Amino acid sequence: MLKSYSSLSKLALRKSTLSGVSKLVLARGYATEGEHDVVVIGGGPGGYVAAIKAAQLGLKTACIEKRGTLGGTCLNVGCIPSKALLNNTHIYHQILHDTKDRGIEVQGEVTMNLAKLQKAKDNSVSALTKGIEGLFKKNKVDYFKGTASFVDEHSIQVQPVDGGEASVIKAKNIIIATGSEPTPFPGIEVDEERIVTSTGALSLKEIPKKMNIIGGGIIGLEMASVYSRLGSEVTIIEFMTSIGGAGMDGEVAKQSQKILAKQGIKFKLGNKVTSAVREGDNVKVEIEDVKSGKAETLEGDVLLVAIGRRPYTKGLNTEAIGLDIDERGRVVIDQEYRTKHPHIRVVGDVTFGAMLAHKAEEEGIAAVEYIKNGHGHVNYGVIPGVMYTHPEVAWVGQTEEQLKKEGIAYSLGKFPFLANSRAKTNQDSEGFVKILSDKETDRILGVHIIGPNAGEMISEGVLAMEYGASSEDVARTCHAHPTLSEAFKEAAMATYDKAIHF
Ligand SMILES: Cc1cc2nc3c(=O)[nH]c(=O)nc-3n(C[C@H](O)[C@H](O)[C@H](O)COP(=O)(O)OP(=O)(O)OC[C@H]3O[C@@H](n4cnc5c(N)ncnc54)[C@H](O)[C@@H]3O)c2cc1C
Ligand SMILES: NC(=O)c1ccc[n+]([C@@H]2O[C@H](COP(=O)([O-])OP(=O)(O)OC[C@H]3O[C@@H](n4cnc5c(N)ncnc54)[C@H](O)[C@@H]3O)[C@@H](O)[C@H]2O)c1
Repeated sequence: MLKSYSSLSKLALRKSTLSGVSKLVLARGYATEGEHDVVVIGGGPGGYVAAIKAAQLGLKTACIEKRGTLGGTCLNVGCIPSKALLNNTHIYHQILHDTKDRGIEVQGEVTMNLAKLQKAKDNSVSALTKGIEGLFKKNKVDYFKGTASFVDEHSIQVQPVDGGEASVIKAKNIIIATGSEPTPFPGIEVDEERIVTSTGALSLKEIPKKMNIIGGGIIGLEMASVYSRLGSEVTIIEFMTSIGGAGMDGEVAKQSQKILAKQGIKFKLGNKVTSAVREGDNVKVEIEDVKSGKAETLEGDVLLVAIGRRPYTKGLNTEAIGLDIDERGRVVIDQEYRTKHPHIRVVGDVTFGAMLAHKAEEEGIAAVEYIKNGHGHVNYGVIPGVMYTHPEVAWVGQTEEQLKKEGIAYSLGKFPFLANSRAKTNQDSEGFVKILSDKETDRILGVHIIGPNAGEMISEGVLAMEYGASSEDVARTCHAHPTLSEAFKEAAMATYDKAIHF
């Protein structure tokens, strides 16, 4: 520890010859001019939140981001643009297919202007990314637009994005939050035009007639929803026999697949892709049934590769300081986010855990609190997951499969939205709330929802679990009528006793 601060002591000596004040400041561990208490590398949800929090705690803070805009994957090419497309295509789809029984008569042709749909998405992205720049100014975070690479354990070189001269920033503490990138599929060449990752899929210039998607995880299913609503014939090719990726409860995955299939999305589960090539405007995909070995060729005008994301550390020059990186590319850390150099911490997609924006944000705050106060808090047992299809799918805690595997006895309560007055009135009643609680103590262990606004409703489950609530605690809590959240209360009633309305 002392050794790693040697450069700081040298600086302290040099400064002390200049002014007694600097010496005093350094001796107390605060920054001198040109040196920051905290330098954050990466301006995504993990990095920008860490930077703002650090500045709020009185630490002299800088954030280095090479994209040219703040917000990382999430705001630029992830959460936000995908939700803009999901929201507006849902409205379009409703206007086309779900107005008659509501007494709404649409006169004339309803068409989609793809360029304007994209513009609306771009406007949201630019408003939000600029908003973070504003928050940096407000909180006095120094923003460096450039690529960061390690010179040594306390010095980071910044190569400005506009091509100017590189500079070196000194830091007492460093937080790496460099995120992730799409996992490539060996042998498939992405051109972001016909063979695309999620980034290309968010900015297609034409609505594909036929779109094939490798991967029935969250990206695959959200993008499938967008384009199937726009009229594309969408087929998902998934290696596993269920959709949703890791973490989704088996019953929920099955039910949401049924709902998505009813919306027109086709599924080739238990199939592996053996090759894919672009031939002009056509993309040929060869697939093979994992069990039977039966081969098939799918054709389409766009192929989306969405088989997961991998940590991103390119150009960071971690070798210069010997950071440990595991076989999956994750920077190795301890429970306080520290690397082998205790003043260098890592948060978000580039290290362990779920690749989610809110998980990265929680870690960003905790890492800074460790620096400033010596303690921080993230409860990894209650990080929610949400899939923003319609209806939404949301979950927190353990699935039935996990509980069975761990031999934990549980009670199960379920309540369908079909029996919820608000959902029925809204003519939007697919899905259910399912609560799992400990058989003996009734403490809630997991919540799994398919339904309208499930992504908002899951917060009630997260809060309940964070505070160790039982299903009876929730069931005895008054919920406003008529709201969708009454389905949550009734599911809790069904877990420890009986629901009233079903
Ligand atoms: C299509 C899509 C949709 C998604 N939707 C959701 C969602 O709805 N909800 C959700 O929770 N999550 C969603 N995610 C995941 C979410 O985007 C990530 O989990 C989140 O962005 C991770 O945050 P991060 O700060 O760890 O990394 P990132 O957001 O990836 O940010 C890292 C930043 O570091 C910068 N950087 C990297 N190296 C350097 C360097 N050497 N110097 C300077 N800067 C550098 C990068 O340019 C990048 O901007 C989605 C992802 C995708 C792809
Ligand atoms: N709403 C959200 O929170 C949201 C939205 C989008 C992305 N994300 C995050 O981004 C990350 C990446 O998303 P993703 O959908 O790419 O990954 P994912 O891990 O959710 O799903 C990838 C899917 O691809 C399948 N797969 C892997 N290799 C395959 C192969 N060779 N052939 C066929 N199928 C294969 C996997 O079985 C899995 O079902 C995830 O961590 C996710 O949490 C979150």
